[in-house]
Amino acid sequence: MSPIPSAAATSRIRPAATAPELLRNFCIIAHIDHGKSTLADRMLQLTGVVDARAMRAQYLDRMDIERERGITIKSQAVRMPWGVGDQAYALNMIDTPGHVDFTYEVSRSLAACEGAVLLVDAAQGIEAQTLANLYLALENDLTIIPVLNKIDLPAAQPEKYAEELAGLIGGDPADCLKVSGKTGEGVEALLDRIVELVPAPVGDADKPARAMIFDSVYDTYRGVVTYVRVVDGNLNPRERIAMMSTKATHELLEIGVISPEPVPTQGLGVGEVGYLITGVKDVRQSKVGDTVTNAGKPAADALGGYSDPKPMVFSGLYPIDGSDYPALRDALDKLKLNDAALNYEPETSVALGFGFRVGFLGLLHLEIVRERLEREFDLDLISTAPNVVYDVDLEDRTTVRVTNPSEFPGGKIGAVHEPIVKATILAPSEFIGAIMELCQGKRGDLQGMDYLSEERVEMRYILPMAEIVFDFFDQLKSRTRGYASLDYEPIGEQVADLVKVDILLQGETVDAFSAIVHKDKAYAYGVMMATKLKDLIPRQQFEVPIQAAIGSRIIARETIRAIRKDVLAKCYGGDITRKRKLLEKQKEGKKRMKTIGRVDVPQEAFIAALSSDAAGSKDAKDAKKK
Ligand SMILES: Nc1nc2c(ncn2[C@@H]2O[C@H](COP(=O)(O)OP(=O)(O)OP(=O)(O)O)[C@@H](O)[C@H]2O)c(=O)[nH]1
Repeated sequence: MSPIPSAAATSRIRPAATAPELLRNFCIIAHIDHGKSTLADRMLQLTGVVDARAMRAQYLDRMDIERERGITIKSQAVRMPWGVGDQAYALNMIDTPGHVDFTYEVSRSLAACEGAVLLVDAAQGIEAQTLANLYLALENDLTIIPVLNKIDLPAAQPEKYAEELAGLIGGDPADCLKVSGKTGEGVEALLDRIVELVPAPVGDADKPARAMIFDSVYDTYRGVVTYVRVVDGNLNPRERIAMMSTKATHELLEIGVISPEPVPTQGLGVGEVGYLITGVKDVRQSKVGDTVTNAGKPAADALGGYSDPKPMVFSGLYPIDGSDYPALRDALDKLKLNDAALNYEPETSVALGFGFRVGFLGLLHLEIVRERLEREFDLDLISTAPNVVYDVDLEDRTTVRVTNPSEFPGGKIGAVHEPIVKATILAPSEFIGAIMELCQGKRGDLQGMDYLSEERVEMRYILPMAEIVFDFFDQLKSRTRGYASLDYEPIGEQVADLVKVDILLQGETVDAFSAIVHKDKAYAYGVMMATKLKDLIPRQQFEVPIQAAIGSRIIARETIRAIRKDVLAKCYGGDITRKRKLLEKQKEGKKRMKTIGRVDVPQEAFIAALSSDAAGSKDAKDAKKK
């Protein structure tokens, strides 16, 4: 173990290089929590880009949420000087997010590099996202540098996992570098290895400029900051540039490199990675994956196509206080400036009032957006249970797309298509049985199983996405004592026997509770919701039936008994006819309320019924008290 040799490192620093042969563009890919951000921190320190005083943990994770949760959401690119022998090089490091929801960010970042450091925790070994990211890197023809991290941990088994890694990517286990992002051990050798192995970028400096946008972020003061990798030609300040997908032109107000804060430069040439500022105010005008060219001398072809990130999971977001609706709309508009993957449309719900149906990349994305709305914009929100997108064939041969279960068409319908994913689960082999049981219960179809080593197994399943988005990951973790890891990618759709279950309160459908579920699970869902609501809704002056129904067929029922108000309490003695009159009136009143179907449901009951976690049951108790 050696301390971080800051003095030694400083002596190796040379001025930034710009010639392509002196550039190395690389990224670090790893399973979540295997230590990418920590390793990036050490590299920043070792190359002298950030000095020890200014250093803070996870330097590149700039969002508060990123720091608190210890995860990377947005990609970051930093230029670092590094000398090998007498030669000065410039290394562009692109830190990428590790979570499945943000895979599209990873693949864009990979396209901007020639090499990838494949980082594996030496105490954990290969995990599901190690594989997923490795395959993405191989698809992009990147040179892979295998590295075992966290060798300072007492539980580290670098030799064992070096074998595993070599088995996976080929080569000699001895070529696997061993580092500790925490102590800095081995990081210097890794930087040397990057210079040695990662190919220099190639491109034609004389051609019209082509630069790929791999990230776009919104900055309150500067507008949109666009991160690019120049492939051909060069981009210079004050010239007009064009976005090739939209043909929109903008003036290049500023161009530069990040090291580690933005440093304006006189331009960016072949192979260089940096940022552009054009004064646009919306990230949608500077789309990730688009190609930037000179407006005056445009390139003929754009770089490899890109696809917009597609929302996979939808949920309704409603302000708890109805008067916050305009504030929620403004907040979503602002977030959208910085998150091109966010989609929303206004919707109204009988139960929850005015709100939005929002599309997300996955559950973590949903959680993060919700948390940012609550925290950065001070809003209190309710979100409805997340659901996936269904395509429903109608009798007239048209197909409707359903993003909100309450809009599921009634009457006679043809096939219902649901999205499916290819899931890869890595776990110690003792958990095979538990994982199979879980996946079968979730309508999974086992595709294959491989042993990575004697005690680690990789299982591949096709699963309906709807079964994954709910509590699959939590259940997987609890059944495998936290040892299993999961990665999944959407691979299309399948026809399934799905039905819409409605929940009726006194004969009226409560839209927020409708769900699309598999036929075999409809009854269980109906009973679960009816029982939950019975506990949550306070007794009324009249009897309230709670029913679960598929179309007009009732599949479950609970009843909230009426409280019989003692209308005679104030009648001391007196004549019986008066009493009778009062009782008659009460009966009529009850009848009227029944026909109007007015049930007093405290909003807290809706919130509690919609949340499936422990906090939900606490809300439930609070709601009942009120
Ligand atoms: N002991 C030890 N702990 C480390 C080392 N590197 C990282 N860690 C710890 O591992 C945890 C995860 O590290 P991060 O750097 O946040 O991991 P990451 O891969 O960037 O995570 P994401 O950004 O969420 O993908 C943190 O608690 C680090 O302190 C190391 O070399 N040794």
